Amino acid sequence: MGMSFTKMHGLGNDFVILDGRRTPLTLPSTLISRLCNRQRGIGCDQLVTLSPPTRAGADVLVRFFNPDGSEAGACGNASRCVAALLGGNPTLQTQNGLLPTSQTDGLVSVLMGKPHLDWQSIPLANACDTAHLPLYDGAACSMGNPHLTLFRSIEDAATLGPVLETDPLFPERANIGFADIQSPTHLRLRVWERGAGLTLACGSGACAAVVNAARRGLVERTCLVSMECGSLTITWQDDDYVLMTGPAQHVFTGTLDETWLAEGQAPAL
Ligand SMILES: N[C@H](CCC[C@H](N)C(=O)O)C(=O)O
Repeated sequence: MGMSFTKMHGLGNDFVILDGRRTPLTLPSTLISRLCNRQRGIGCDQLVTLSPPTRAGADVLVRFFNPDGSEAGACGNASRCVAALLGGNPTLQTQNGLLPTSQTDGLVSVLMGKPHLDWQSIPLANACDTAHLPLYDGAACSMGNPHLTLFRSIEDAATLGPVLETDPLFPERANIGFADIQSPTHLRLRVWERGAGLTLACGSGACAAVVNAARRGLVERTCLVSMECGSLTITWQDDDYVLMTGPAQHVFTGTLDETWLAEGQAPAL
């Protein structure tokens, strides 16, 4: 019996979820890339693994991996999908801390933790004002993963995103968000994601965009973030926690073929 998986998406940002809570998963980065591959694997923007929690108060330990095999400390759309998959109001254990979740009338809310605004925690390669970086006057913060938000046309994401993702200012690379302010309570966003490229939506990117725009006085602390397939409501609360609310969709469950799984093993010597 092959390994089973669940396919879900949040606003078109799609995920393969492997449940390792009963049987531990061993995931070499080559297998991660193969699972994410849209022609030769299942296909997704991020691979998500579930494991038994190791911290009191958590219901599940969740890890996020990009198609290039790199691990992300946060993934907002996937966090909503995991909450919807588990049902109830699970608390997720992630690299950005314990994330409480709740669900009401088809929408999922995740308390995404506090943003990290100081240069060392993003991280940046050197000290600078993270509200006004010397990169197209963007603003940077971390939601458990590094985000640069540029306030310019979302059409620039495909061309400028890949250049900035690997800028030396970001020792761990960065997700590059392009935010077009529509009003004090609404912005449009397109994200070139670290290790994944252009995606239809980015939850942690939406959180970072609202935090970065609000700290510059461009939007209020509750803001609608519109992306290709729909919107998220983001609130940067007065207690500094960021609340994200939006949809999560289960698509299908499946089983990986044993021979496909074996294909990726290191060649026998
Ligand atoms: N799609 C995810 C973000 C993935 C971030 C990943 N690309 C990284 O390396 O940080 C989201 O909804 O927040």
